[in-house]
Amino acid sequence: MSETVLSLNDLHKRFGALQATRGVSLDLQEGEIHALIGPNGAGKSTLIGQIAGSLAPDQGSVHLAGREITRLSVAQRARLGLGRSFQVSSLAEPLSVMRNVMIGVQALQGHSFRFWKPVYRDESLLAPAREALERMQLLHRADTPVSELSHGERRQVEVACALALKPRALLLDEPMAGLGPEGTARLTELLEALKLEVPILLIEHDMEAVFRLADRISVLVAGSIIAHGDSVTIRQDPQVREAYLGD
Ligand SMILES: Nc1ncnc2c1ncn2[C@@H]1O[C@H](COP(=O)(O)OP(=O)(O)OP(=O)(O)O)[C@@H](O)[C@H]1O
Repeated sequence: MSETVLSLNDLHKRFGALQATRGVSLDLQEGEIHALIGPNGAGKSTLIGQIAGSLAPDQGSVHLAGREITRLSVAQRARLGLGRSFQVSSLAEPLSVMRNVMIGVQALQGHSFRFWKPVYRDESLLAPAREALERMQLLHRADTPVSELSHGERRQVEVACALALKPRALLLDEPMAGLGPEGTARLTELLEALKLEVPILLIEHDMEAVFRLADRISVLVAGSIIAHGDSVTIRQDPQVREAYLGD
């Protein structure tokens, strides 16, 4: 039986009269990709906010590696091993790939001012950054400014930034957005290998990528999970086809 790394239990969030998430429960197990899909306005971003810590749930709880994190800040959750990438890129364009990943590590280690040691030679920052870039097969681009990267390579750097913090679980918010077929195929391959080291909760609109990558899929509609299962089950579920796939 696989170990549960992240679990959401009965999460509710209301904005005025609108119930954005209602009683959402799901878990993420070691070694898997669990995809969360749903039409626009289903509540995916609201749920991500509650997992990552930027939104406090009205009710319910979030556990990471057996520890309750429901009331912890974004930074505390990151330090406990919740890694994430964002819908909108947060990379520093003029800086090198390596420097971008190192900045993330530095922020997490909580010592942004090291006057006595040049950052670019600090092994405690360099080593995890190098390792993360290697895992995303981008070490050969370490010295390249982010501004010179392809869209797909930027996505790989973003995942590397999250990986360098040695997360227990990874939350990826639409990593395939804006990628062409080549970039999508490459990232799909990388994530397939990565899940064996870090389980991934994947929020993604690209259904082909979801059906290929996900071990399990949860479908969120109007704030509730309406279906849950593997790709075959979800593709065939009449409720999902009607609500989400427009069939
Ligand atoms: N801060 C807020 N205040 C009021 N309503 C909000 C707020 N954030 C989200 N909502 C509403 O909650 C509902 C769920 O929104 P959410 O952004 O979580 O959906 P989503 O599934 O991420 O959609 P998309 O795929 O379009 O990003 C929507 O009706 C949205 O308008």
